[in-house]
Amino acid sequence: MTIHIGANPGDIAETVLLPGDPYRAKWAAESFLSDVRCINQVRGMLGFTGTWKGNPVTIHGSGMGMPSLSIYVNELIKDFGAKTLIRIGSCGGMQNKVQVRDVILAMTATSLSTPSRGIFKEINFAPCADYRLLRAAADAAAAKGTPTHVGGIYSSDVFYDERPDLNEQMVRHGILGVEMEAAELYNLAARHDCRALAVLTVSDHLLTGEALPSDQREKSFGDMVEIALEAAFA
Ligand SMILES: O=P(O)(O)O[C@H]1O[C@H](CO)[C@@H](O)[C@H]1O
Ligand SMILES: O=c1cc[nH]c(=O)[nH]1
Repeated sequence: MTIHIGANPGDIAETVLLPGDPYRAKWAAESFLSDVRCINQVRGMLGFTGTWKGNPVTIHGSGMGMPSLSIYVNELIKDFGAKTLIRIGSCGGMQNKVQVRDVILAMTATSLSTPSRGIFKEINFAPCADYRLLRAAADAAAAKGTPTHVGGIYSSDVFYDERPDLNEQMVRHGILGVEMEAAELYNLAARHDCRALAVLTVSDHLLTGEALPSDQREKSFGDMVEIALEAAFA
């Protein structure tokens, strides 16, 4: 057990899917895994372990924002031996070609800052996805016929952004969407020799103002869960 994860040794699989929303973790585990058991409830941050096609998988909430994700990913890697970590998140679309409900595979994650800024100091580290996971996820998405975009995303520290000029620069440089966790997930995976990927579903659109309701963000993004599972075990 750790301070934030009340699981026993062996309760957590080497492959962990990480939605920000703990209730998306519950829905995804109950919808896509077999033999599911709840392995964490500390602070309401739910985690579940089960199997997918015979392979052990944990689906654990990360909370919103990079400081929260950093706590869970540090403990999952250092205390529970997680090796493959795939974020299954929602994001805001930033390009006209990206539609609500499309999937984005985050090849890189730009940020203004991350919790790793203190150790990188003057280094502008380039957080990127694991290539094998990324390629397998793109193949899985193509096989399913899910409209999917592969490219750079923006990991922001704020949901309610008061700097429209930042978004303008992201759009201008081809960034596909905005979310709040992937850059630090990629930093931590690089530091600890793990594999990471962010598979995102577009829940909002910054250019059109479209926005899906919270129940759909919790319970309807099944394609990204299946793409993440296919990629993890390809
Ligand atoms: O839906 P999740 O996975 O939480 O991801 C996105 O949604 C939250 C904001 O509503 C942030 O965590 C952002 O990254
Ligand atoms: O961070 C996020 C997540 C979903 N939608 C957004 O616009 N931003």
